[in-house]
Amino acid sequence: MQDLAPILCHARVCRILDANLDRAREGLRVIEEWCRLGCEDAELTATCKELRQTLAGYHTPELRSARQTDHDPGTALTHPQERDRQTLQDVLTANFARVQEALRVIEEYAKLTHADLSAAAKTLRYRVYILEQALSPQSRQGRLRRLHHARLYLVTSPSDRLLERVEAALKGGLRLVQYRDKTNDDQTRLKIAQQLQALCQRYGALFLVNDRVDIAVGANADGVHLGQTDLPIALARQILGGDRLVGCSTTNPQELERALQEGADYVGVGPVFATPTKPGKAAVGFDYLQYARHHCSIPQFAIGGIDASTIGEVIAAGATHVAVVRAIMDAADPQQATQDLLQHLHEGNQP
Ligand SMILES: Cc1ncc(COP(=O)(O)OP(=O)(O)O)c(N)n1
Ligand SMILES: Cc1ncsc1CCOP(=O)(O)O
Ligand SMILES: [Mg+2]
Repeated sequence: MQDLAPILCHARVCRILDANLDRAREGLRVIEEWCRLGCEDAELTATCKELRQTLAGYHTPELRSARQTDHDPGTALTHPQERDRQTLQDVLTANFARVQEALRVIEEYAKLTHADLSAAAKTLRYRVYILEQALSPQSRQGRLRRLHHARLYLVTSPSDRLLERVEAALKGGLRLVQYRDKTNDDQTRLKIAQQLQALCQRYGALFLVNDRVDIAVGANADGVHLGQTDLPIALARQILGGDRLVGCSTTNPQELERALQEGADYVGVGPVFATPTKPGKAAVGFDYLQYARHHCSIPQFAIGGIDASTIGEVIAAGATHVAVVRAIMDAADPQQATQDLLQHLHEGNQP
């Protein structure tokens, strides 16, 4: 058992720790690039960076000097799965697995020689699980993140070319769609909702259903948008499951307060301007828009009469997120209209 002589063991454990610190940091770097340049999410990017830097702090000269790449029989071994990355999700999944495995190895071996590193690896491993959840598009956190980033919200109106128009908007960069249909029968609604869900999924866009929790469930939607006389938010959440989104329309501070207390994930704020899409509904104007801006931290979508000619003043009044019906559904070129609205929102929300 000469191999297990304490002095040799120490050097070999250091070598294992060195290799796995590298592995974990490399995997985190791959994930960080996606957070930064793919998702443009400053918070997740900062988390990856901090995790990497924490690991770097433990990667001491003692561990680095244990490296013996020349004698590592593993460098020549590659697994076919390492080359087989079909989707972006494959890349992320593989790298999360890599980081988590490496941290587990560190946790186990460092118990023998570097107890503080072992404890840190355990904590970091849990933080990496949380990061993975946040990045998973179907998790609650993932959906909330996508909602926050989707500054433009298309609320559909009936159209013979509904799917075509929505697809054009998705091509223009839209990432949030609500199916609003007050006229069709339920079987037709369900069929359309399922088609829209599949379409949105292809473009990585969130898909919500207006008013109807049952149709949202049947179409596997990302959530539902509720008005003041629809089902309570908590019941909708219970029916849909906790990972789905629930939005709520508000027209005044009292409705906003109740929506926040009941746990809405976002609010609609409007109609900002009177609109033929919702005849007879009085405009709330900019005062309530500004009130909402200062009294709530969940996304607020200004809605009602917003198009390329009015979006500037709505943004100037403080709106960061905007919902439209006619500006896209009735546009001669829905893709271009979407691009123009997004451009306004992008320019208006520069830090
Ligand atoms: C994003 C968004 N905001 C507000 C509404 C309006 O909802 P509601 O008051 O329930 O009216 P209807 O749309 O159901 O006529 C919305 N749909 N979306
Ligand atoms: C559904 C809804 N809720 C408040 S205003 C509105 C309609 C907005 O439609 P448009 O964008 O065509 O003015
Ligand atoms: Mg409604």
